[in-house]
Amino acid sequence: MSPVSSYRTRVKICGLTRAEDIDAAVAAGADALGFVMWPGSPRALDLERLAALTARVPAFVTRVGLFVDQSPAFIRACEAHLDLVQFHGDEAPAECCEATRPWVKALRMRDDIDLARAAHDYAAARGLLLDAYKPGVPGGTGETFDWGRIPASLEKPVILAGGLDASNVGEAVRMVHPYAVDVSGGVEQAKGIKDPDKIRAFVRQVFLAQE
Ligand SMILES: O=C(O)c1ccccc1NCC(=O)[C@H](O)[C@H](O)COP(=O)(O)O
Repeated sequence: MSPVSSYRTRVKICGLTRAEDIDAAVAAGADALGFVMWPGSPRALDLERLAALTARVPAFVTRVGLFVDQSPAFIRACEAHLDLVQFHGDEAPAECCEATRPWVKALRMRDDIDLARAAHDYAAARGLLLDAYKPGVPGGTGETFDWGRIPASLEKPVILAGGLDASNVGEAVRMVHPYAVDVSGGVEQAKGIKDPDKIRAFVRQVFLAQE
């Protein structure tokens, strides 16, 4: 059973690259903001940009840095501007434990994934982010996966990701009752450029699904 038994589903908006998009996400009620630090992404930031963007995030909104199999030294440099680290590659549990911030582990939903085993292996994770599996693409795929594959009881808070948008997130929340939902492409006009109306609509659907 999840260690968190009764809660409001949180919202993380991922892949922010612009100050105005941060402001729109905060105004809409986002609980967490994701900053992609992997240079292979069209949403990637460098350290200087991360520092500038995170400086405008108000208290009680979680700043999440996203990494894909990157060096501990680079992650360490970024951590000064972060509240939480999201490991989105093939990092082993021991590598994740090198973080000096709390961390979550993203798991791509391959056919053969054993989520109970992963929850055990990544025992120190503060949550497991479940994302669609697309060969060669570590994340931000814009694709959903079969939510029925998520066990009702998992020993970690579930952060549901992959192809969510305002049209399907309500159903996802009612079906999975995740600890949090995570969206990137579903609230964008173009890669890395968020749409304030889509952000508002997304957050609203999450709230409505829990009334
Ligand atoms: O967003 C990216 O470009 C990205 C690149 C490499 C690894 C992860 C990436 N994003 C991770 C996220 O947290 C996304 O929000 C998540 O994969 C869902 O994306 P989407 O399907 O577009 O909502």
